[in-house]
Amino acid sequence: MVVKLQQKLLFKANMESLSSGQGIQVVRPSEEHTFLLDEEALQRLLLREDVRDRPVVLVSVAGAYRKGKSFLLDFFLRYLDRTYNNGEGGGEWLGREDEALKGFSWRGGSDRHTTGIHLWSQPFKASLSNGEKVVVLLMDTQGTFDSNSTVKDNATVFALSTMLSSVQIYNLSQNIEEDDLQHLQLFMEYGRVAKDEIGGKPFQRLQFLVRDWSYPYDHPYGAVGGEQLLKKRLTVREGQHEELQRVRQDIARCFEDVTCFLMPYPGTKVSTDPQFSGKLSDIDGEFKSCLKKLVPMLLAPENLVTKKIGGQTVKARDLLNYFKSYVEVFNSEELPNPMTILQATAEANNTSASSEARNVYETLMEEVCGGTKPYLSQEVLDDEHRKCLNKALHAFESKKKMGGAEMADKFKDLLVKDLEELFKQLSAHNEGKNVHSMLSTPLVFLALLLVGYLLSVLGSTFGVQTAVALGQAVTLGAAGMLAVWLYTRWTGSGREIGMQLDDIAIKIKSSVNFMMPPKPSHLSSSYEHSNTTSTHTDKKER
Ligand SMILES: Nc1nc2c(ncn2[C@@H]2O[C@H](COP(=O)(O)OP(=O)(O)OP(=O)(O)O)[C@@H](O)[C@H]2O)c(=O)[nH]1
Ligand SMILES: [Mg+2]
Repeated sequence: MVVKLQQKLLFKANMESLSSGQGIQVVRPSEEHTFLLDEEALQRLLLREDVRDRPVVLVSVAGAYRKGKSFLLDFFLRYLDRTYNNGEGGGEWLGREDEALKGFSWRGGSDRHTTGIHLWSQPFKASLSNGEKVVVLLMDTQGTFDSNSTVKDNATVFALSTMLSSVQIYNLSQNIEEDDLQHLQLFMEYGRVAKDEIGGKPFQRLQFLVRDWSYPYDHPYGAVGGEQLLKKRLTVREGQHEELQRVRQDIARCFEDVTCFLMPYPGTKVSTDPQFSGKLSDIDGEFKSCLKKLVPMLLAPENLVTKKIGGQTVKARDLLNYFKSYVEVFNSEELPNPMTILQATAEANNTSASSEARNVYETLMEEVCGGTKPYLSQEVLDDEHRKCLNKALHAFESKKKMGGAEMADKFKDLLVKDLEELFKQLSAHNEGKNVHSMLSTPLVFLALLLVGYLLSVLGSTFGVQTAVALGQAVTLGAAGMLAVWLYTRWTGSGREIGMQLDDIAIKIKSSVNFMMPPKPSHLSSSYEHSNTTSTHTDKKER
């Protein structure tokens, strides 16, 4: 009794935590039939500190519009939330009988609903059976073949979601038909090119999902019947048209794993009742029992499939680069040819290697001269920079990259430029911590104040009124400038005035240096050796 109550409470908590997430439209179709990427939203999701370095498991659902894709994903959300947010696998994840189905927005009716590409705003942190920590993301896509979309729109959404996901669920209605296979054509061509250029299978898992399967007497519901149907549909037969043969061969060659699952009809309430809210009590039992089998087959820890591109695991932060490159390439041409897509993939791959190397550099330099670290002499800093730069370049070079040596060299040059630029900023920041340079201006004004005071004392001792007046003027002037300088530094306002006062102090100092007799050379060199900090400051001021 108590356990049941606890489970009920837990499930309520699950639903509440689920309702705090939402589908974010990361790719939006425009009126001109191009696609806009919401980079900021993607960054918020993929660059989160707790997920950005985790390999990605991206499960996408794609296919024709109005076929229950978003609806299905909301059951995936229930499973993920139950399994990974609350550490409670199995059992009751399907939910309460009277609970409305929430998550990715879905609805009845004949007009299309989802547009563009949506990702669930909460990443699910999971561990694979081998202990590897990954992040699971869910992707909902615009249905194809609605009356508002062009052929290019459909192909773009389909290709984007297939190339970015590690598991593509191809949601079909009633059967696997010949044109369903033909729609795989565009990225199959890309897959073929990628396979030839890079080797290995370019995509991971393709899951055919046949909804409203009405011939269980031919092939039973579930994975076994699905396997039988798939075998039938994907067999290459003699006498088949060459194009039909080719797409079948390509599917087998390009995906590491191709499976199929047959789902029963969910009942008239689900398919025809406009008041249907997704309550389990309104869904046929057979459909629910198939859901209980299908969802863990895709999302249980032992079945998660991580995303790989060019043979390398894609981390959340890398995925951002692939999103950017792919959306750009699909916007740039009528329908990009496979070589162009491959080029974009290679560029995103090199960009990821560069940002990883930049990360190495930033982390190492943070240890050396980060915000809380004390001032370092420029020589030591230069030396550390060289060491960290070498380590970063090593990190870049040791990553297997696509696109050949020429592209890698281009990205390496850009990386070096970027890190040199970053080093300039770090140097300036380090210089700001130098007490000597920080105190230089007030010391000059204090010295001036003292000189003025001495002058007025001497003037009054010897009765020279001009000297008294001059001394007092200098004292007052220096005190005023010192007070204003302190005010600007203390409050952070009037920065321009503060900088002008710094300039005046430098000018006073250099004119005093100019009037001083030069130091004997042996003295100055021993001074330089004994105090590198001052050497640098002097050098700069000169
Ligand atoms: N016949 C049938 N209807 C379903 C099934 N699953 C969900 N539905 C219903 O299909 C309708 C559309 O569901 P959505 O999830 O919005 O469909 P979608 O594929 O995301 O549609 P778009 O966003 O327009 O592409 C809803 O009324 C659901 O109740 C199913 O397996 N079979
Ligand atoms: Mg939808």
